[in-house]
Amino acid sequence: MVETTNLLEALNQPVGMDSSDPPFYETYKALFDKAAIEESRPTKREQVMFASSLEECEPPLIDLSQLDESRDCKSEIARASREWGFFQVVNHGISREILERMRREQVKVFRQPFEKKINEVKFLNFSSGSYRWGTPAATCLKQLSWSEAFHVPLADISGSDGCGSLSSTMEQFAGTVSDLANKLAEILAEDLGHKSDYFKENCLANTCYLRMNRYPPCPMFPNSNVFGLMPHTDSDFLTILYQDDVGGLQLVRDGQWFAVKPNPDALIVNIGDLFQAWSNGVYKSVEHRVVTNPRVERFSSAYFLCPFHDTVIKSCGQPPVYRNFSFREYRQQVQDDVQKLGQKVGLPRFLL
Ligand SMILES: C=C1C[C@]23C[C@@]1(O)CC[C@H]2[C@@]12CC[C@H](O)[C@@](C)(C(=O)O1)[C@H]2[C@@H]3C(=O)O
Ligand SMILES: O=C(O)CCC(=O)C(=O)O
Ligand SMILES: [Fe+2]
Repeated sequence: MVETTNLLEALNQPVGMDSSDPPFYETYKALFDKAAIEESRPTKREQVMFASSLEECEPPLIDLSQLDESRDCKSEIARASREWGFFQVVNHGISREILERMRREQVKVFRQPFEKKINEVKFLNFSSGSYRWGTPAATCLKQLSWSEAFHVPLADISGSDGCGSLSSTMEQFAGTVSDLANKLAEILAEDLGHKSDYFKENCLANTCYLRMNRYPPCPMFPNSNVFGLMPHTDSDFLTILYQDDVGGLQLVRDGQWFAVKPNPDALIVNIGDLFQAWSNGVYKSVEHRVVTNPRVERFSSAYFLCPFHDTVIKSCGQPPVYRNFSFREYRQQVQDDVQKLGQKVGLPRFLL
């Protein structure tokens, strides 16, 4: 029999939401009300721009089984990073078993009641602030991300001695993905004529981050201006993304938004801000976003290849486009901007 309190709670939830969902609507009600008054309904053009019915694209698909023998494969990686800022990899060496285990553990942790997730970070020994949802500093609806995430510094889980199946699965997943990330970064450095061990020396397993994303269905506002994850670039060297088959990721190409067609066999790789700065603008950190789905929840996990906080990012071309900055300084600037403006400014802050 259903307990009366649970039933009452269920009746108070907006349609389509369950007790594991963060209270988006209640928390951001002022933004929804403001949008209703100021912006009224999104125009037809805006609906097309935001909706998941955009034209689809397939970033270059690169088969890594030839990586060690083939120069072509390396050139394809460099070309995609210059022209798209995005590519997909198959035969990447991350076993299906690890990917599936990672997804199972991720689903399990997000399925817990919201109140429990707020406290879960303590049980898991993750830094406070690792569990994030919505956009606390959003000033308008367009800055709201209708998603929740565990954004975890890998230093928090390294040597977790298998304490808890989530931590040990994350550690295994990160361990294999980090080899791939470092290999891709070295290939990109080599293509620019740098034969250094820069990434091996500056990006260690525990300087990187793992972000588990969950996008709850957003039934109340179909075709609204609400994103699953607002438009952004990543603040790292490169990102490796493992997504499910729901779709929703979109990227900018030639000034237009395109929906990325999910490929169940591929991982998605995208260039981040640090690589754009390091390569002096050769490799592109491209804006991307996730749109909401009215009915289906979506999961993704992103591995961010990051250096030590003290590592200084120097543009390797002449004349340099960006001033030198440490990763610490970059993160701090992003955080300050998100806090003050509700959104990230990113690399334009560091232009010379
Ligand atoms: C509100 C925000 C948090 C975020 C920067 C942003 O303006 C939009 C996206 C978020 C994101 C996603 C990728 C990375 O995890 C991140 C560090 C980044 O560069 O953009 C986060 C930012 C964050 O969590 O601070
Ligand atoms: O979920 C996705 O497809 C993208 C996630 C993303 O962009 C991020 O975590 O930075
Ligand atoms: Fe991203």
